[in-house]
Amino acid sequence: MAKHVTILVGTMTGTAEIVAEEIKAMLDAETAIGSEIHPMDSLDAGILAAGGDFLIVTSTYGQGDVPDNARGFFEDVARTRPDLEQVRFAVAGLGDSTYQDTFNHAGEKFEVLLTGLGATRVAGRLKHDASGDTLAEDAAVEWARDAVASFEEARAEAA
Ligand SMILES: Cc1cc2nc3c(=O)[nH]c(=O)nc-3n(C[C@H](O)[C@H](O)[C@H](O)COP(=O)(O)O)c2cc1C
Repeated sequence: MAKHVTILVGTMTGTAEIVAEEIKAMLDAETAIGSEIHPMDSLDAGILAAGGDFLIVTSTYGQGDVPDNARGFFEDVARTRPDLEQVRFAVAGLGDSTYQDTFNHAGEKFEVLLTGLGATRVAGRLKHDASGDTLAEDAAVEWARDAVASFEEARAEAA
């Protein structure tokens, strides 16, 4: 099976986009895994319904909400409820622990939505803290190395 990862980006001020680009650069440099980045702005549920391996990179805003550019996509998946049995995914969440009650909630919302539709979560969620001492892109690249290895294992088990 071809090795390919689709990276979906939910962002308000661009950090998640930088994170996605750094993950892609790492995959290009260190692995044979092809990847493409899609900002969530114009996506609908069809991209997930087709199946495959996905990294979801999303920040959290408002009262623990998904970013504005992710809202239409999130709502379309929730409304149309596609069968995601053929989807494997992992979520890199960006947040800030000063928002104690809603820290990284958008990433959790994506996990709950996708697993509820039958998708397989292959790795634990990254919960980056903008008030911590690591850059989001550094933490996410390290996390992504393990996450893509988990895709490999899940593929091998399914074969
Ligand atoms: C107005 C505003 C609201 C935010 N609300 C939350 C929140 O509820 N929970 C959280 O964990 N982080 C929250 N954050 C922090 C962002 O998610 C964090 O800074 C993230 O790295 C931004 O990524 P982005 O540039 O990709 O949007 C908020 C930030 C701003 C500016």
